[in-house]
This record gives sequence, structure tokens and C-alpha cells, in this order.
Amino acid sequence: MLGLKNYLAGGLNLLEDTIAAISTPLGEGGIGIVRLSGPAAFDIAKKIFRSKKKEWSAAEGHRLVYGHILDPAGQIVDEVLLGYMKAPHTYTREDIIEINCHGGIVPSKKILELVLSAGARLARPGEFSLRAFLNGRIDLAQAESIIDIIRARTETGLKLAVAQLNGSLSRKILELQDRLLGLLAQVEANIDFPEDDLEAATGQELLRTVGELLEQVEDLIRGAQAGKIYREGIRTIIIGRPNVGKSSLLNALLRENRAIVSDIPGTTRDIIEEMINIGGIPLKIIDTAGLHETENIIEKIGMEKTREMINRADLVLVVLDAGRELVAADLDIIGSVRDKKAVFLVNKDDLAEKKISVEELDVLAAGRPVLWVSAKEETGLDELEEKIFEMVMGGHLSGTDDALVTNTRHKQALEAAQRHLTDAVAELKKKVPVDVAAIDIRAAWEALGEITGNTVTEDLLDRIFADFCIGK
Ligand SMILES: Nc1nc2c(c(=O)[nH]1)N(C=O)[C@@H](CNc1ccc(C(=O)N[C@@H](CCC(=O)O)C(=O)O)cc1)CN2
Ligand SMILES: Nc1nc2c(ncn2[C@@H]2O[C@H](COP(=O)(O)OP(=O)(O)OP(=O)(O)O)[C@@H](O)[C@H]2O)c(=O)[nH]1
Ligand SMILES: [Mg+2]
Repeated sequence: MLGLKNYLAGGLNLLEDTIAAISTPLGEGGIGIVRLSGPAAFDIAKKIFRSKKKEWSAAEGHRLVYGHILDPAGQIVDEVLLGYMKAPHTYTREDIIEINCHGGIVPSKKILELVLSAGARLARPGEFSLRAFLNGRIDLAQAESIIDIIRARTETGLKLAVAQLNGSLSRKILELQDRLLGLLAQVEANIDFPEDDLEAATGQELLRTVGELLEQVEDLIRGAQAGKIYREGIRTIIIGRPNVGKSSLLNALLRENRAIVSDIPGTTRDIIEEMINIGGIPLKIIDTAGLHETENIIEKIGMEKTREMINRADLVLVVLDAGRELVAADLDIIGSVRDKKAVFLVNKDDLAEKKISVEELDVLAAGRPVLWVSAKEETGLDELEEKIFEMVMGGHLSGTDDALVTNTRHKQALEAAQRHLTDAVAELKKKVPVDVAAIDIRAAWEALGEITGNTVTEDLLDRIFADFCIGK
């Protein structure tokens, strides 16, 4: 997003523009909202909006008025409800107008055009939220949570993002930053009275506190593993020989007849991707064409694609057929996931005659879980879901702690803070003068500040808000 540097260079003066955008998705819908923010918002609205309540803007904000949008020729464009909110108690801390028109591409675009010709400037992606940040209503971590709310894939993902919007993470980070600043103040005091025994005592105390803060940072980093999973989900691929029941398994997990199933081997030709929710984790589940020896060029391409997908997957479900003995193709498939997180599923457990050797399979699974399921009878699926949850979350915390870091950028900032604090600990142990360690403590403070935005650079802000949608 260009222009931010100008905002900052000129203080907040350049926030004097009034911005406008369509804030609802473009398409048919019940209502469409054109939003304006900035000092001229009310004046612009008065130019194009007519209502029986002549003095609507004199009343207190957070109200809706009924009326019409008129074009410059005085023709009615649409019947609307106009919402108005007065600064500073608004989303952006600026005057805000929201024109609620009929949902549809033409009315909302036409109204946007009218407000632009009446003096508003088209908002850049994320610019409303950027203003909320620049005007100090929310910090950067809170602003970023807004995009996570919009993109949440499960209720758990939503819950984590809303907690972040409410400042759960920001409070933790600010507390850590505060304590680091306290340490720096202590070092300063020490520089003014550089007596040896005092220095040694300060060094000891610093070492203890820095160690403690390092642990807290590391806790947050550990939580980030789980947070990332809740936010981004897990790529799970279903593979196996033709006809073992891969597509049937996909359908059973989705509880929907998504993929075509037939007793003809080679039914699935292309890759099918769907989302399911396992204990709050979004699972992207990918059904593939059966893997087998073939001379057919098209099939070969499909299989090449599957192997590439296996490499990119976080989890592999290897499906085998209980009614058939393991053959070379199965062994090849099992070999190809030697280094992957995998679950082995013996499907068609409902068949009376089982031909799979349990002992052989146990050896091949090499410690990874083997489950017996029937996609047709829908048995063993709950166990499968539990197993997946355990494998994905095992080791990370499984609960959804309030301040779980979900954002890769936040995790990187925490890792930078971790490195600086680790260095500080090493130096303090060597009993270097405390002001040497102070350099690392300050660097850790700065790294943490990138999360809440109090030490952030302009380029970083540009990148973060450019990822938002228009009208947000
Ligand atoms: N119509 C509409 N719906 C919306 C939004 C919006 O801007 N417009 N939002 C956003 O896109 C979200 C709501 N977020 C908001 C956050 C703060 C304020 C606000 O006016 N805050 C003031 C006053 C709070 C109060 O009265 O206590 C403030 O913080 O001072 C409004 C919406 C979701 N729904
Ligand atoms: N008895 C029994 N039959 C099943 C089960 N799951 C699938 N089948 C049958 O096995 C056949 C193949 O099922 P699909 O789901 O199409 O198998 P696939 O692995 O996707 O096959 P391709 O797409 O050809 O690789 C169909 O006739 C299914 O009805 C099961 O649990 N028990
Ligand atoms: Mg299939």
C-alpha cells in the first residue's frame, strides 16, 4: 500500500482525506454497505442523501436514518438507510458514514461513484483498519486479528482471533516489554554508580529475570505451533491403490457424497479437495487417483501430481483394502511415506474374509497408527478423528489458551526476542559488564514491539495492511 510513508512523515495530517469503499462483498445480497471515514464524511453524505429528517447529523451518532440517495440531476438512485457515527467514538476514530443500500453490484457501485465525485477518495485495502491503528484505537496485533476473524475456518479459529482483537495477546506482550524496560532502567542506574559488587549483584538479578522472561517468550512460541494449526489447518492427503475406498472415505468423513465412488478401479482421475473440522482444527482433505503401475500417459501425469501432493502434505492417510493381500504397489506406497506423519487405514473392515496380514502391516507402519475402518458402514471414523487430533496436536498444547499466537509474523518476532534473550543470558553468565547485556535486552524489547506495533517500520505496516480486503 503506497502512501503510508507520507502519512507518517507528515504526522497524522494526511489522515485528513476522507476515504470510501464498498464494505460488503460484491454480488447479490440483502444489503450493500458503502462506508466513508474522515472529516468530510458528513458533508459528502449531505450532498447526495435526502431524508425527511433534515437535521439528522445534529443528533448524537450511532443512528440510522431512512432516506434516498440522489444523483446530481436529482434522480433517485436507491432507497437507503444511512448510518452515522461521530468521531472519536467510531471504528476509525474519525467521522463515519455508512450507506446501507440494496445489495447488488449496481447500486453499491453507483453510490460509491457518487461519494467519490462528491469529494471522497477510494480507500486502499485495509485502510479503515489502518486508520483505527494509526489513530490509536487498536494496536497492530488487534488490527491483524480482524483479518483472521474474516478468514477464520472454524469456530475455534474465530474464538482465538476474537480474543486477540480484545487484546489478550497484546496485554501479554506489553507486560513482557514493560519488564524488559524495567531491566534497562536498572542497568542505567547501575552505570551511574559503577561499583564492582553492585554490578555483580545487578548482574545476578538481571540473569534471574531475563531467564524468567525468556521462559515466557518460549511458552508463547510453543503455543504458536498449535495456533498456526488452528489458523491455517492441516493438509491431509488420502492415498492408496485403486478401488481401496479412498473416495468413500472422503465422503464418509465429509458426511456428504462429494466424490464419485464406483467398483471400477481408476474412478477418481483428478485431485479433490475439501475442508472438514476436527475438534476445531480445519483439515484440508485431499482425495487422489489410485496409485498403481501404468503405461497410460494421463494416469502417469495424475500420479506424478499425487506424489508431489504427498510431499506437501502435513498428514497422509494410507488406505488399504482388508479384502486384498498386500502387493508390491501397496509396499511402494508405504515406502513413499517413510518419512511422513501417516495413519494406516485398513478399509472394508465389514468384509467377512480379511486377507491383510496384521503382523506384516504392523512392521511396515513402523510405530505409526494402524486403524480398521469401514467407509461403507461408517465404523472406526470417530477413532480416526481422535487419532488425527492427537497426532496433530500431540506435543503442542491441545487446549485453546486465550493468548495463543496464531500469526507467523508474531512467531518470528518472538523467535527474534528469544535469540536476543538467550544471548543476554549467555553474557550475564560470563559476567560481562551489564551494559553489554543491555544491548540484547533492548533488542528483545524491540522485537516484541513489532507484534503490537510500537516499534514497527513503515514497510512492515504497508505489507500487513495490503493483505486486507477492500472496505475493511
Ligand atoms: N455496520 C458495521 N458493522 C460492523 C462494523 C462496522 O464498521 N460497521 N465493524 C467493523 O468493521 C465491526 C464492528 N466493529 C466496530 C468496532 C468499533 C466500533 C466503534 O464505534 N467503537 C467506538 C464506540 C464504542 C462504544 O460505543 O462503546 C469506540 O471504540 O470508541 C464500531 C464497530 C463488525 N460490524
Ligand atoms: N465392503 C466395503 N466396500 C467398500 C468400502 N469402502 C468402499 N467400498 C467399495 O469399494 C469400491 C471402490 O470405492 P472407491 O471409494 O471408489 O475407491 P477409490 O479408492 O476411491 O478408487 P479409485 O478412485 O478408483 O482409486 C466401491 O465399490 C465402494 O462401494 C467399505 O468400507 N466396505
Ligand atoms: Mg476414488
